[in-house]
Amino acid sequence: MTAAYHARLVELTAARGNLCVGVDPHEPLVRAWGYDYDLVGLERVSRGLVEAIGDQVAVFKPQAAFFECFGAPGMQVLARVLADIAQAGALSILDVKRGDIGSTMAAYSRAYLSGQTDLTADAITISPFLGFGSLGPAVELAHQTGRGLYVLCRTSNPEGGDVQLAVRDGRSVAQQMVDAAKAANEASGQHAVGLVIGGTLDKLDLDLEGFSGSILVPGIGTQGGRIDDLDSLFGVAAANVLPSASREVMKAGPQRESLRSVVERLGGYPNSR
Ligand SMILES: O=C(O)c1cc(=O)[nH]c(=O)n1[C@@H]1O[C@H](COP(=O)(O)O)[C@@H](O)[C@H]1O
Repeated sequence: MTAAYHARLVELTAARGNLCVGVDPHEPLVRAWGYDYDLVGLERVSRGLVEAIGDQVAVFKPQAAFFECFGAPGMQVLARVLADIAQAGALSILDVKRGDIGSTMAAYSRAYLSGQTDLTADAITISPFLGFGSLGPAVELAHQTGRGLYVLCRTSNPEGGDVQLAVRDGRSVAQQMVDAAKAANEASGQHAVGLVIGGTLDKLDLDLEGFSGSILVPGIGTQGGRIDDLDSLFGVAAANVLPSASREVMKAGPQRESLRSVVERLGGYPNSR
C-alpha cells in the first residue's frame, strides 16, 4: 500500500511548495477562458488548468458543486479531472463538504474514500455540524484506505462565526472540532484528520497547540486572505498550513505561462519548465 495521505502530503509539499489550487470552474471563469458555459467549457477549463500547472502544485481541490450543477455528465468530467490530478503526481482534495447521520455518512465515504469509485479522491472536506461523532464512518474508512479528511472548523465566510463561535462548557464549537480532530489523530497515529480554517480571519480564535494534522486554509486572494499573513495568523501551527486559492489562480488563464507565474507567486513550485 502507498503511504497514508498525510505522509504523501508532507513529501509533496516539500518538493512543490504548499499551495493548494482550487478547481472552481464557475460561469464567469469559463467564459473568461473563451468557452461557452456548457459541458465542453467545463471540461476544457478544469482539465486545462491541471494540464498547465499539474507538475507545479502539490494539491488540487476540485469543488464538486461546479461539476454537480451539470448533472451526471458533469460528475463524469469530475472523475476525469481527479484522474488527471493523480496522473500529474499531485494530490486531490475533493471539496464536497459532506456530513450526515452515520449510515448515510458510510455511503458518502464509500463514494469518495473507498477507492472503489471513479470519484475517489486522496482527501475530502466534511461538515461536522451533525456532531463530530457522526463522521465516524468517514474517519474509519480514511484510516483504512490511507486517505485524508478536512473537517470544517472556522470557515472563511463572514457568517461562519454565528455557529462556529457558539460556546458550550467554555469551548467554542470550532474549538470542540479542533479537540475532536486532535483526539482522532492521536488515537490512530496517522494524522489523517485535518481542519478547514479560513485565511480571511483577522485573528485566530482557536487553540491549535498540539494539533498535528493538515490545516486547509481557503479564502486566499479573491476573498481577501493573504499568504503573507498566515505565519502571524497561525503561529506555531503555520507549518501545517495548506493555503488554498481558486479564482485567484484560475483568473490568470487560459494562458499557460500566466497560470504558472501566479502559482509561483503564491508559493507553488518555481516556473522552471
Ligand atoms: O472547504 C473549503 O474549501 C472552503 C471553506 C471555507 O471556509 N471557505 C471556502 O471558500 N471554501 C471553498 O474554497 C473555495 C474558495 O474559492 P476562491 O475564493 O475562489 O479561492 C470555494 O470552493 C469554497 O467552497
